[in-house]
Amino acid sequence: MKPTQIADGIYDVGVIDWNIRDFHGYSTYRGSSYNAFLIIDEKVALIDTVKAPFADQLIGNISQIIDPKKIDVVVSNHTEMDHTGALPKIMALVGADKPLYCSKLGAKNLAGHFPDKWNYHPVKDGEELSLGKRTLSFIETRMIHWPDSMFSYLKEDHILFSSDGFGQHYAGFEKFDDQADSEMMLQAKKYYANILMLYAPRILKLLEKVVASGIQIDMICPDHGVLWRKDPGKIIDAYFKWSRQETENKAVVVYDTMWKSTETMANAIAEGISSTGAMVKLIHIRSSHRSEIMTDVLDAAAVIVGSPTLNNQMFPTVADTLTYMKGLKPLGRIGGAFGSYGWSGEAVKMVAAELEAMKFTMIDAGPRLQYVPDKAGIEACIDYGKKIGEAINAR
Ligand SMILES: Cc1cc2nc3c(=O)[nH]c(=O)nc-3n(C[C@H](O)[C@H](O)[C@H](O)COP(=O)(O)O)c2cc1C
Repeated sequence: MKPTQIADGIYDVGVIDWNIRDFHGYSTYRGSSYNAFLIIDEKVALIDTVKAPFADQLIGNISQIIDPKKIDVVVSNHTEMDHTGALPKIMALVGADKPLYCSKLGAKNLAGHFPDKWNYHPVKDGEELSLGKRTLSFIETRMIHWPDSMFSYLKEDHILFSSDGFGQHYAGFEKFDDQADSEMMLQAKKYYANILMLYAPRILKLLEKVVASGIQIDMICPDHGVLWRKDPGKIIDAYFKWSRQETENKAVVVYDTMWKSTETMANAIAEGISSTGAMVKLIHIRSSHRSEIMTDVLDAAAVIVGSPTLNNQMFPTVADTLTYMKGLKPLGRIGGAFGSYGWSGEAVKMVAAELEAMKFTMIDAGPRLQYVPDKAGIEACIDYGKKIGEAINAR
């Protein structure tokens, strides 16, 4: 692949992974990219690498610009292996004695991944590295989203190399926001919902710190997907909104079902919600990936979850969804539980307990109907939906 020149003397030498669909349990829909950046100055710097199987492609891309042996400095913004898998090959090529810049925890975590004795240069927040005409400044972003994460900011060019921040799983030759279609924003939302939502309070603080510092950002270069050069403010504004957990007048009704009784209830609840003017999205869990569900939860004011009772438990896929959701920490949502049962009917209480544990504001004890819902049962579900819609509209 031909490297993309992103500014004078600065290149994206990363690779496209067109066919990845399952990224540690996240469904990527249309692949991803592992971006890595080469800065040609008096010192030549490489920022981040790629997944191990793509190491030779990375080396081939760098070689189109410069002999990789001429790289003087390697920077690792994040230890996760989609960005460091190629480090052993890269360091062997450039020379294991060359400095490897990373955060303090980066040095610790890289040592926990690779046995190689590299020449680690741990940096503090705000520390700078002169490359000659240009200066890299390091910004600690601990727990966004690993303990070792940091950003690197190229001061003279106003370029922020933001690691996984502002990224999207998006494979394409369109490298910039002005070339990619609207899909990019949706993928950025999905990325935030599934990878970053649990760190929303930290991200908000970081965004506020960056804005307060007054640094100029002309381009944001994440390690996945499209680079933001036309309108970096657009993704920064979106991150502010998502980090404040601002929601739309919208509910998601998420359910699973064996014989469609819980599905009938879900439809009636959605009808009730919709009758109040609030938006509603109905999601059958086994027809959707959990990462798609979370993308909808990100801006939903209400999360209503339905499950039949199976062997005295909630349905296993509902437990999967709730476990995943709980870890991602959506805050301040309206919650509701419902479901059909046969004889013991434990599921609805169990679902409600999980939503309560997430500190959702619960709307009553949700409908729990025996076997196939009758007319009165369906009416009760519509009424429940209306209550949810009214609570959404009252926010
Ligand atoms: C394999 C199996 C196990 C079940 N176990 C229970 C149970 O432990 N307690 C209960 O109340 N109902 C149980 N049921 C009954 C279902 O909850 C009931 O049929 C319900 O209406 C199914 O809702 P659905 O159509 O949304 O799947 C079981 C049903 C099946 C098929």
